[in-house]
Amino acid sequence: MASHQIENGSRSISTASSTVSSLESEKAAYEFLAQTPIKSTDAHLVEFSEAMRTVAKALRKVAEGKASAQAEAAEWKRKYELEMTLKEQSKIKGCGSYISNDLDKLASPLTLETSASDQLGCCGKHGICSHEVLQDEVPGPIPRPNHKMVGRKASFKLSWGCNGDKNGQHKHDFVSFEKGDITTAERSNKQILLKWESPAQTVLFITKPNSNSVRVLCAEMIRWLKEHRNINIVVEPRVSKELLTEDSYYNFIQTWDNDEEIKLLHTKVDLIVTLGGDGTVLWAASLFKGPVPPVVAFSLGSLGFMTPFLSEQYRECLDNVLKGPFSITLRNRLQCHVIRDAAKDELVTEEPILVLNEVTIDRGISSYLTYLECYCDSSFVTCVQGDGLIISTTSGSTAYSLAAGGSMVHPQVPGILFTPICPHSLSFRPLILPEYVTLRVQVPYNSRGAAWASFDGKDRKQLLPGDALICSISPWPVPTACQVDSTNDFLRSIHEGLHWNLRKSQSFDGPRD
Ligand SMILES: NC(=O)c1ccc[n+]([C@@H]2O[C@H](COP(=O)([O-])OP(=O)(O)OC[C@H]3O[C@@H](n4cnc5c(N)ncnc54)[C@H](O)[C@@H]3O)[C@@H](O)[C@H]2O)c1
Ligand SMILES: Nc1ncnc2c1ncn2[C@@H]1O[C@H](COP(=O)(O)OP(=O)(O)OP(=O)(O)O)[C@@H](O)[C@H]1O
Repeated sequence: MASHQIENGSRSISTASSTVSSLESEKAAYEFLAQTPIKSTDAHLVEFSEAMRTVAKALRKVAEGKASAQAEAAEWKRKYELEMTLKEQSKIKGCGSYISNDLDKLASPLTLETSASDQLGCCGKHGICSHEVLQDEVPGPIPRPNHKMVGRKASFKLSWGCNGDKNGQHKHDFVSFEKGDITTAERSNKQILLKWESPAQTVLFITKPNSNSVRVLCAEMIRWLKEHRNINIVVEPRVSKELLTEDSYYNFIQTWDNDEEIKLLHTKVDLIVTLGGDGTVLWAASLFKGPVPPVVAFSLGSLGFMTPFLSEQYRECLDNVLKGPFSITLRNRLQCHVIRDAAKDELVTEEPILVLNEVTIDRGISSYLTYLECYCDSSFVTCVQGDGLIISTTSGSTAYSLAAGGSMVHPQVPGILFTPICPHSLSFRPLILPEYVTLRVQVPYNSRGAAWASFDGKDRKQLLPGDALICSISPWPVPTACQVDSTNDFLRSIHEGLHWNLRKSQSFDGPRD
């Protein structure tokens, strides 16, 4: 086992062509040793084989050193590229939300205001406690017949506490070390409550396609929201067409025409309603490459792990949410960058992809083992030799990662899951790493084939030898409304959805101690 691990380690170093030669020399040294049977009496040959072993070890160390330097360089390069891309594409406004220049043009009739409480209370990190208010120059709701999305974004406040009482302030210092005693002063995660500071006015509907029951319910809910709460409704272009074909009553609904308008959605929408299963929640989240408005997910699928609300109770549920306050789960997302070996000297990289469940790197249609080198920050983690690897959020822990033997983790636990898929090793147990790390998965140059990355089960991308995938927690989580609270909802899902630990109780009668 020990020698096998050493071999893994030696392969892990082949991250660049310059390391290939030292790898080959090391391999040649070991091959030579294997081919040269040594009799214990032949002292000369024993000495020679020892020398060869030392040379092989030294070669491996050199290559490992190079690999870690390259990993570090790649990380710096990535940070630099990110900075450049952000600078080029974005204009930072308020607390972390960004709108590109083009989007600014689209939004030109609007003025951006930051409320006083925002300036005082924003943590400046994740954009979710942003209280930016997009307002028309003339304040107030503006019904627009041309279906373009305009409106006033409702402001809200998040509080961390048990019952939404006043003690629930978000503390940034979790550990106190007064007089040299280290004490955990604040837990990082408490139940989070969302309280509207101004009324929510615009609701975006995201619905599962090709479902009659979803179509009927969507039309009914939209009508109800309009007539009872005078809410502005935004729907996907497909749904807009369907509704307008059905009835001209739905003339008031808004939609979008292009990707640029999708990028603006988060500045207009106060609330997202999803009608479908978990896949619809994933789809809704994928539309938002930055901040995500709170999601109210109605269950119209089979499993519904992230869809706690019953569609039959939509009136009561929407009334409660629109009134607030309500509990939310802040679901972390992973931001994934594909770094192409062929483009490593170019400044512009591929757009980052945000996933709510996981990114999977697997063998695709190849029948060979996937061979992946994994680094956590700049430390070597391991080589995956098997069907692949799942890098999952805690929300995704109950999806593919669970099927591959990973632990189920409460969605508010700050971690990243590292779960192998069918590893060809007896000792490869899944890991959970802290949320602040950056993971790098590299297809080594000496890999027999390519690997394939997929994002929340979609958008397959081929990773050729030399390509890498870099993942870290995104600053933009997905806030999902809870039926009761984060923990109650999670436990109910694993009981009802997965029948977790279901067993008949042992009867009272029988042998005793
Ligand atoms: N072997 C597996 O279990 C396997 C294989 C491929 C993909 N998946 C999962 O499917 C997801 C994509 O979902 P989809 O609905 O678009 O595809 P899909 O229609 O193939 O559904 C996959 C199933 O996974 C469930 N699911 C999705 N996210 C979940 C979560 N966070 N917790 C518990 N269950 C969850 C869904 O309810 C659904 O039953 C991927 O992100 C991946 O996690 C699982
Ligand atoms: N608005 C949408 N536009 C395009 N595709 C969508 C949309 N909503 C959901 N999908 C896709 O439709 C598929 C099925 O969706 P979903 O998982 O919500 O329903 P389901 O399969 O019936 O539910 P369950 O998985 O619980 O059985 C998913 O792959 C998802 O990506």
